[in-house]
Amino acid sequence: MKEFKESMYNLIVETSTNLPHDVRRAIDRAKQKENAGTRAALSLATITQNIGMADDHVLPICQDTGMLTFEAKVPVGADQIEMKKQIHRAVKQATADGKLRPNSVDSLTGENSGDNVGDGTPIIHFTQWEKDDIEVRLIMKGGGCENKNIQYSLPAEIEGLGRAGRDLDGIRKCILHSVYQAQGQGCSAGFIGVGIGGDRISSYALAKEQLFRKVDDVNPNEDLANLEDYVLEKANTLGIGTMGFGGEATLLGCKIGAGNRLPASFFVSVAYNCWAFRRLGVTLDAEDGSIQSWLYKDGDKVTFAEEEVAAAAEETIEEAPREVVLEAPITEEQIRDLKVGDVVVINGMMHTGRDAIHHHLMEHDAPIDLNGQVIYHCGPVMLKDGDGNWHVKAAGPTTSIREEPYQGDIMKKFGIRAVIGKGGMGPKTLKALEEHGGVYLNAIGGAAQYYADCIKGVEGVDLMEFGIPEAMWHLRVEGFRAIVTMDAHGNSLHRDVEKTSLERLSQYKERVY
Ligand SMILES: O=C(O)C[C@H](O)C(=O)O
Ligand code: SF4
Repeated sequence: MKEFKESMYNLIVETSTNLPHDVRRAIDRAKQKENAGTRAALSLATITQNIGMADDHVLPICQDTGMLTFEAKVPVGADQIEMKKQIHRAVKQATADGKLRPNSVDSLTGENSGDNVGDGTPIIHFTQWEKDDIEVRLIMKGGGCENKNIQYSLPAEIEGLGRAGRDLDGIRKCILHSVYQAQGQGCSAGFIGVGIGGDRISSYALAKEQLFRKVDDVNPNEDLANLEDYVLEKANTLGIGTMGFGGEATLLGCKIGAGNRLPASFFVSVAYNCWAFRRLGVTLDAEDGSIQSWLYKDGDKVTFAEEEVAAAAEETIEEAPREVVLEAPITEEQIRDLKVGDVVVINGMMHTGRDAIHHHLMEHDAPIDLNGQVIYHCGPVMLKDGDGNWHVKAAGPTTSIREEPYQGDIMKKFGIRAVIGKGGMGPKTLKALEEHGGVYLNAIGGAAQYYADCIKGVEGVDLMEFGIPEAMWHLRVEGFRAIVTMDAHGNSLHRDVEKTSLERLSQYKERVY
């Protein structure tokens, strides 16, 4: 097994940086459907450009390299203890090389293990099979989409859809609702795996297992195959669209599995995966652990060209959004001039701040003067060179709604004028933006290479005790583009899309099965 560690390292790097062929084709199909020049088309162009950049530079597609979950099938007699050790070594090396973000955090102390190995991470499952070779599949599912997983216990009353009973029609309602409730927060357009039955745990496990199916396979169960087609078609009429901006592409794949249940329980569990659907697999020689073949690499590979965004922007003939260039410190007047739909191009400084920083700033002073400044909800992948200088390896936005309890207060307390994130924020922040003169800017979730490219320098870091993703990084940027989705006049694109998508969801109230 002398090659096993190297094979696992290659599997990790490839999964983090090179999106599978079936996923690429699904994204490409969605792109064909969006009307040129719309916000949705431009966002998808950013996503596809990012996919190309990650592939070319062998760097993470998204900065959140997720919960690493290895599913290994091994012949009888394979040394699972040794394989686990080698997987841990490969994970540590990939982290040190900037292919993975340190993502393993002690739940009680908040301490980041720094190398992705810790209590319960990575997840490794072994199953024995009768074949002679080894198969290892890996999925890297990010935290933002994981937070949008949902479990229903039937019968239930479903928002917008009414009573859902213990039958196929009740299941249909749960699945449609799961897509609605994710909105853009899990970086739509997404993929869902659904598990019907089991207990609470095995139902979720079955849902996650469905994500290992190929996007273009056909369910052998006819009822479930029909339901998959139905959900895929109807979910794409909800108008949630890329990043929840509205548009045609909301769901890219739906895979449903069923297992037996207890008479008293009826669970429907949904595992939501963002467009950055990173899962690959390899078959290995059981003697030396070398790679024999790759899974999910068959069929056409759509390679997205690097100049996607510029080309898509040129197609914007009508209703081109207004572009406003801003550089901190930003005045209240500049902010009050902005409206939902404007594109802001930021030059100069911005400062990262996510969960730990927001919590911290409620009770403490800021490490720097934040008056007129821009906060970026981002936990980047960073690497230090031999001279002690930090470099950004991936830096897309994180889900902003988690900061909802703090954001408004913190903007007022420190005079912050703009926050950048993804997925939008709620009524408390919207009110604060209006009172204080602030703006919420939406960047494209998962586009970690696209934004890393705009970062021209790392001018320092504070609060490193929170770990790399949670520290406050001071970044100098050039041409960082984001869309105003919540302004200082009480407007919120997120609120509007949520309302219209709920109305559209309600069309599917009547029994179908
Ligand atoms: O942790 C992150 O960087 C992002 C996260 O996956 C999210 O979608 O919010
Ligand atoms: S930021 Fe978006 S693309 Fe990245 S892991 Fe989170 S949900 Fe997925």
